[in-house]
Amino acid sequence: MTEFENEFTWGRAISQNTTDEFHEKFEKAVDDAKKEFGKKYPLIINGQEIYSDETFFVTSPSDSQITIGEFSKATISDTNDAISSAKNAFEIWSNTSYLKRAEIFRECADYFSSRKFFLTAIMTFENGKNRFEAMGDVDEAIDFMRFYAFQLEKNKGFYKQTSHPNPREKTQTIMKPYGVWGIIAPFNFPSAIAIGMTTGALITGNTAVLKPASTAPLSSFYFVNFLFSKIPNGAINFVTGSGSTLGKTLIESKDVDGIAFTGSREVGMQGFQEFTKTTTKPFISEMGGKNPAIVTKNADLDKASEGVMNAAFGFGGQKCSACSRVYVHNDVADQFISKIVEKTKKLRIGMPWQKDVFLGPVINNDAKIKFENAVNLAKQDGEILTGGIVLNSSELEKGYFVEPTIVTKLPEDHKLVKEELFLPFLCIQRYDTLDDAIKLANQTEYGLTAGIFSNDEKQLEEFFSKIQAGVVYANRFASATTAALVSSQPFVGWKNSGSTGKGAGGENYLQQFMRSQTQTRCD
Ligand SMILES: NC(=O)c1ccc[n+]([C@@H]2O[C@H](COP(=O)([O-])OP(=O)(O)OC[C@H]3O[C@@H](n4cnc5c(N)ncnc54)[C@H](O)[C@@H]3O)[C@@H](O)[C@H]2O)c1
Ligand SMILES: N[C@@H](CCC=O)C(=O)O
Repeated sequence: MTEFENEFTWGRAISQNTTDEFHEKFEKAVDDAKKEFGKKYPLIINGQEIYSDETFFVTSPSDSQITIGEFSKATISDTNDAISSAKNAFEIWSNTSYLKRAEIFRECADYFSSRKFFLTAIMTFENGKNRFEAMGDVDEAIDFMRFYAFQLEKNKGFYKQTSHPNPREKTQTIMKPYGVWGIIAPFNFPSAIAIGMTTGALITGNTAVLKPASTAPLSSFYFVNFLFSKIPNGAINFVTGSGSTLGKTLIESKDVDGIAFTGSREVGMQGFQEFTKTTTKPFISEMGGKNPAIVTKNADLDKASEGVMNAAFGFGGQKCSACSRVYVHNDVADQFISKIVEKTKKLRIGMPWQKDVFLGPVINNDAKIKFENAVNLAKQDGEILTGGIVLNSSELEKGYFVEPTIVTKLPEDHKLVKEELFLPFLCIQRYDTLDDAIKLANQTEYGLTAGIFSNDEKQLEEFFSKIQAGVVYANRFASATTAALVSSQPFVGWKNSGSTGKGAGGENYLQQFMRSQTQTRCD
């Protein structure tokens, strides 16, 4: 059995002193990526590439004149064909040995690994991640494929002999796939999350229809394009187009046996309710966050300001794990504020494929408008400490660039403190006792990630014992609340952040795509 190891490309480049090589490979990959732009991409249904007459263009959020690709617009009928194909392929694929399935996904992971700089370069243009964040996304997809292959083998295909006190009863349990899964993916991790969910469904013997986000479908196209000829026709299908049409068709289909959804709370909850209205079929729903960090008076304020800034503004706050609220002890609040504001003002904003750029654009015009509205509300009800501007200099005017923004003095029940914005927008609130801070941190419908900065072990214990979130960190200056690693830090949301309590990239993830059968043979 092949042991699991994280890809961890940038981390290894640092530890092996090969960062120059990393950058050289990336620069070359940008040239290769540019050659791909503007091509036309098909749907993939029943092992066939289908080019629709109706198409839509995906442009870069950094520059609307860069066309990433022209994608086929699937109809409801195409989506139903994809579901039927997946249904027909189920018998043959579910009877393929688990060892073979694991081998195919390892092969796919190796292929991704060999092309990771190209895939990273594509993503910097496609959804606006900087090169480090984009490499992290591609690495995570590779990790998911290898980790799930490892889990499948370690658990012997989820088969287990059990014992019975009556020697005449020979017993065993086996986990079996459900059938057809609809996979509905978000724009912000177009490689990791789309591929992670789809791998979860397929490697366990289910078949799938993948619908990526319309703003970032290319990363997952490369995955399906590699995979579809290696598995039975129809086992994986790829449909692009409107979420409310195709996603809805998947959710409403009687032939879909499970849904893996990652996206907003609004769409996730609606889908969950619709899908489980009259049946007990599984709906795995990973949703949003309003993630807090707590800075105590015992914190190292340099580390705290660095960690909160990275968590709030990495990929423009467009991570479900982004830190959007920070509770700072009154005694150190002024110092903390001055440090984080100073650091934030120095962040380099620009084209995300450029070497020193920290912050690229937000994903689209809707996000830019949402930013403007949030800024207006913040001006009205609080105080903006830095940021608040849409950037439209001549270099940036063709994209959706906004300043990382820090706001304070908002009432605790203000919508900017309560609602997920998914923008580079951080609210700083003050507190007097740690107990109060933890209560405030927990006063949210979400429970995804959280962080604390303190050099007092007792305070850390109190935080870990009381905080209501699935992924929690202490003193993490690389990022207070984001950047979980597959296997080490299974990614799981509590409350309205997730429906299952099981973490992606953890030991309990794959079992959700199967149901257990207990078998007894009597002498
Ligand atoms: N918990 C997690 O692990 C996690 C990870 C990444 C992102 N997210 C969340 O995802 C959101 C951002 O992603 P997004 O903007 O792409 O989310 P979104 O909810 O707008 O879209 C997610 C997917 O649902 C599709 N969709 C839209 N309307 C639909 C409908 N009516 N029926 C079915 N499908 C529909 C979209 O096309 C897309 O593919 C944030 O809320 C973020 O917190 C959560
Ligand atoms: N798993 C990612 C977040 C995914 C959501 O957007 C992290 O840990 O930062």
